[in-house]
Amino acid sequence: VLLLLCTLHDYRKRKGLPYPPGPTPLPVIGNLLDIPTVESWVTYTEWEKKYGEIMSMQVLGNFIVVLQSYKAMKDLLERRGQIYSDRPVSPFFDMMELHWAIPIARYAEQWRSGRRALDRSLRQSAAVLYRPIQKAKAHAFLKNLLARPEDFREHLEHFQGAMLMAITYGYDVEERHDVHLGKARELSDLAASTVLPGALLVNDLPFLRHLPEWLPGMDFKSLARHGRVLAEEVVNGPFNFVKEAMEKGTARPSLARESLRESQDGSQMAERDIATALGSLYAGGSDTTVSALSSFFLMLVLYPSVQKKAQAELDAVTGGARLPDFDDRANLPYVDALCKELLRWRMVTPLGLPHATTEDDVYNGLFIPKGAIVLANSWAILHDSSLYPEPETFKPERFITADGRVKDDHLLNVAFGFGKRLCPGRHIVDSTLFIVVSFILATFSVSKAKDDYGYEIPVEDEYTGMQLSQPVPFKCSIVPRTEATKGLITDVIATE
Ligand code: HEM
Repeated sequence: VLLLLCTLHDYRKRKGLPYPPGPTPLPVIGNLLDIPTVESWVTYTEWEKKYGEIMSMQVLGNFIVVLQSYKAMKDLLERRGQIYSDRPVSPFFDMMELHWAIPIARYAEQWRSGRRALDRSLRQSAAVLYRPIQKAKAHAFLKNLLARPEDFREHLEHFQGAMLMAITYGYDVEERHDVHLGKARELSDLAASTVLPGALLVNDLPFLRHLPEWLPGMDFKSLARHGRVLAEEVVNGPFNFVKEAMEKGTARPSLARESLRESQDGSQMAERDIATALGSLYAGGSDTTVSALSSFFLMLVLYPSVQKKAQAELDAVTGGARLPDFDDRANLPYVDALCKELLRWRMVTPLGLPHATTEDDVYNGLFIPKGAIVLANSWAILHDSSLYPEPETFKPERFITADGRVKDDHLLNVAFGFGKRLCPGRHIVDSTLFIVVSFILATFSVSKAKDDYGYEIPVEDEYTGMQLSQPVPFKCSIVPRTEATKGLITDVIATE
């Protein structure tokens, strides 16, 4: 009887309209067993043939919608952005009081004001101001790579963290064990490891948070307390460093300094909102960029001909006598196209970040309930063989026109999400990829590593991750191209 009443109530709520099609749910657990756990975006793309451009699933009380066509993504996430820009609720993040963190914040006033601040600080014209910092940090990265090439992934993480800290707070991190960077890393790891489905029972059974801590299985409560303290340190530590430096008159140009000055000049932004918006940048910008740059190393190993072609283009511009610069970009169409192909080939976030609806909606006669989790399968767009022939092959040429210019492909923006939640860091990403990629190509040669007997160690084109996809760790050989390019790394460069 209860089941019948629920079904009737549900039918009335959606006025008899069907939900988007999808695999048949089982009682109680719904589609839990249908959800793919590896490269789900590939399975969803296959399901498109069966269910069409919009499909749905139900898992433990969550209603999940997967958008498979560019049109549906634009129609819903952009044109109806007013009701498709929320984020799913995470009980554990609630316990950590992370409501201020922009990537996971609900669609409410605090997100709006923080987001306005980030859009202003990270707009294309402002991103240009931080190029000297990007160059200096990329150069320090080359030096680390020269000293310990086998730890390239660790150097990438350090580079990205150091660059974000310098741009955001004008703060130079220590080479090892930096206190602020260490805490930002710890918070990011804690959030990433607890957000995954099944990682914490409290996310699926939220009532658990109200049970006493002495019961078995309640460890998440002390973890949430630790996370809360850590988050405050991540927000306030480097921000207070800037405030003190401003009082002493020693603050370097940074997003924090400029935002604080604007707020002192009468902008409506409260100091706490500035601090929390900026405190969100490491979480949004570190692992994402590191994943894209790790894919670059993988690509260099798998496609030696691309590496050679890009190096030849660079040498023709710099004469091999200096490091490339941002101003060279217009004369480096192949390198430029290579950076675009990097974002397409092995996507960092193939399903973006989940959006959520704040109202019931109807699209093409299908009912989408309030609170639905909405995923945009961007991978399906950028790996559509009718748009990108041989989509699994790395081909920068696909972004070059017949007369040798770089194509402006608006579809590539799907790599950065949609609508009001579109990634605010995309301009910084654009310049970071260009400078790091061209610095590495100019100075190093990357190939398969050899074992003790001189045999090449095979490298698999394999990726891990549910939301953020990154290459499975692999070994490669990274050596300076020549004595002269080694000199370019050890020389001091002018960054201003
Ligand atoms: C290759 C690098 C990157 C990729 C592929 C990427 C991609 C994305 C995607 C797909 C989203 C979700 C958009 C949506 O919900 O529709 C996002 C959000 C976000 N990204 Fe990025 N991102 C990258 C780097 C960065 C960097 C460097 C920063 C900071 C400087 C950054 C800051 C953020 C923030 C704060 C959000 C949350 C926006 C919001 O919820 O309003 N990202 N990014």
